[in-house]
Amino acid sequence: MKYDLKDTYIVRFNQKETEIAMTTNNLQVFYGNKQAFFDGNMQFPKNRITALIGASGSGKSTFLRSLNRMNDDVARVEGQIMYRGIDINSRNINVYEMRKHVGMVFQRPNPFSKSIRDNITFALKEKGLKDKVEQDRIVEESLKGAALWDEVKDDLDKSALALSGGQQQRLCIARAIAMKPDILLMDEPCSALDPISTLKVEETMLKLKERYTIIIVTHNMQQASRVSDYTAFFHMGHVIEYDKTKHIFTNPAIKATEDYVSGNFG
Ligand SMILES: Nc1ncnc2c1ncn2[C@@H]1O[C@H](COP(=O)(O)OP(=O)(O)OP(=O)(O)O)[C@@H](O)[C@H]1O
Repeated sequence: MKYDLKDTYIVRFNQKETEIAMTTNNLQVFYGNKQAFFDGNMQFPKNRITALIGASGSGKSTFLRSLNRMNDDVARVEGQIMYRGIDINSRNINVYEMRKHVGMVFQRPNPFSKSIRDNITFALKEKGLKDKVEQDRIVEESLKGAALWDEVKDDLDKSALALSGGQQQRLCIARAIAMKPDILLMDEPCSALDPISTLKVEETMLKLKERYTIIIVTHNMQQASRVSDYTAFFHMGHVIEYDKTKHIFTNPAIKATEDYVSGNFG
C-alpha cells in the first residue's frame, strides 16, 4: 500500500460560525462482508457545494448514496447521518419523507416518459397537491431554478424525452428541487453531457447553492475546482483529505491528495 490511510486531514467547522446542513458520524458501509467505506466523520456546510473526488472504486458513490438511504437494499450502513438533529440512518425513519429533504440527481438523466410539466407535477400530485395554479407556479419556479424555463416554457406539454441530454438533466434537477429539498446529492450529474450542457448545469448549480446545500460526486477535477467550495478526496474507501477546494487543489496537506490532483497517482 503506497499511502498511509491514517494520514488524513478532515476540516472541522466551528458551528457558531458555519451552519452545518448534515454531519456523518463514524459512517461505515459494507457490501456483504466487504467494507467499502470506512470512517466518515464529515460536516457539510449549508449553502455550499462540496465535491467528492477520487479514483474509480474509491467509495464516492457508496458514501453519497448512503446519505439518503439509496443503499438500503444493497449495503449495510453503520453510523449516524445527522440532519436537523435527527439521525436519518436510524431504522425508524420514514425514508420516503426524508428524501423530500435530501434529494438526488443521478448520473444519467432519467426523466419519466411524460410531458415536461408532468415530470415536475407527478410527485406533487402524489403528495396531494391538486391546485392547478399552484402546480403551474411550482413548475415555473423549478424550471427557472434549474435554468431551463426559457428553453421550454412554450413546450411544457411536449415529451421530456424529446429534450437534449443536457436539458433532460436540468429537468431532473427541476424535478428534484420542486420537492423543496434542503440538500441535493448529485452523482456525476454531467458525466453523460457534452461540454456546453455541462457548463449550463454547472451554472445552475452555482445558482442553486443560494438555496440548497449540494454534495456532488465528480470525476472531472476542473469541474470540482470550478463549482465547489469544499472538496473531499477519497482513496480506498477512506476520506483522506477534506478541506476548502482552493487548498485541495493548490496546497493539499496530504501527499496522496497532492499526487491525485497533480496526476501522479497510482
Ligand atoms: N452494489 C455493490 N455490491 C458490491 N460491491 C459494490 C457495490 N457497489 C459498489 N461496490 C464496491 O464498492 C467499492 C466502492 O465503489 P463506488 O462505486 O462507491 O466507488 P466510486 O468511487 O463511486 O467509483 P466510480 O468513480 O467508478 O463510480 C468498489 O470496490 C465497488 O466494487
